[in-house]
Amino acid sequence: MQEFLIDSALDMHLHLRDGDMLKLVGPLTSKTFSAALVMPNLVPPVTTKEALLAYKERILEACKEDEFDPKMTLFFKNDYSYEFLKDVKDEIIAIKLYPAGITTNSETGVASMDVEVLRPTLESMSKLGIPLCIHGETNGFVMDREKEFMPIYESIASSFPDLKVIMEHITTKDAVEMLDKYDNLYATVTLHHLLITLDDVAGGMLNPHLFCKPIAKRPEDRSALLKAALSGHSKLMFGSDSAPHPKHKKECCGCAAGVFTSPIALQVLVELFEKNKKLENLNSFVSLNAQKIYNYKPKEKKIKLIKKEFIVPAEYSYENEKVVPMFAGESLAWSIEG
Ligand SMILES: NC(=O)N[C@@H](CC(=O)O)C(=O)O
Ligand SMILES: [Zn+2]
Ligand SMILES: [Zn+2]
Repeated sequence: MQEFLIDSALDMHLHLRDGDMLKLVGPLTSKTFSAALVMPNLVPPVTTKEALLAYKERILEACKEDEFDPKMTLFFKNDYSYEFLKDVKDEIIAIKLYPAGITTNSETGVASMDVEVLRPTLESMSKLGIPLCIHGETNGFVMDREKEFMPIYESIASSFPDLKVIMEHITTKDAVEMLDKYDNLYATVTLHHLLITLDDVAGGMLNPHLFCKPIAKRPEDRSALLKAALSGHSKLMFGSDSAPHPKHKKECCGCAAGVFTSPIALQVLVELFEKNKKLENLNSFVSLNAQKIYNYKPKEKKIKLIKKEFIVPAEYSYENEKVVPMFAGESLAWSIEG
């Protein structure tokens, strides 16, 4: 295979940030992706209609060279009223729930994951048909945080059978197995979690550019994720979780969590699916599954990938912002035409 067409690629978990960082990374997604689900963990987080619409405008301005549809999300709060959610419903694709303090910019997330505490907002979302995306980690031992969160996914999915619940950036075999237990449970998986284990992060020289939440897990977890993605599992969507942090906040003591993958994601996915002889399932993974789950029809945008070397830039920059992508300085087998 020398070329491959991706039809309306969707990134269902993306951090676009704001200011100069948005101007830097926005076009690196909008060039190739048709649409993306934009995470609300700005500082302060996106919790009002005004903030949401203003942020969307800034994204469209940063990406104005391309046809691109930013699908917006709100940061989950326990005190959103039904009226507020009804009013904002048509402007959002989902609401994102963060347990307080569990990841980057989640300090104002929920203090308790008790279903009874979350019930009022979840009931409104369920009635209004607003999907719920969750960063599912406890504050337990770092390798066990996602596994320990499984009973919480179960209690939300079973208490609200009409609510679509998306387990974001899953990293474990346990989460893959959970997908088939509840009709209303779905997941995103990142590119990096299909490729790396904890060994790549900390098994040799520490690699801060691969440090993210949830941390990459064991080989058997990666195998389970890869198997599900390659099979085109209909409840699993691609969500890059491309999470840019300034270079000086990654290459330092107290490194920020997040892997920046937007500019290399499609090239590496094609290579991965080709290598495993599963190219026929790639369009399901990067577009069709999400279209069905979110009931969303993107504008058509065909991207041609060709088997031609692409040397990944050592860094991308705009004004004073610098960000280092995954595979910086390395050679990839596939590139994007044009
Ligand atoms: N994944 C990460 O390690 N970081 C994300 C937040 C998140 O998705 O949890 C970020 O915003 O930097
Ligand atoms: Zn997260
Ligand atoms: Zn994220």
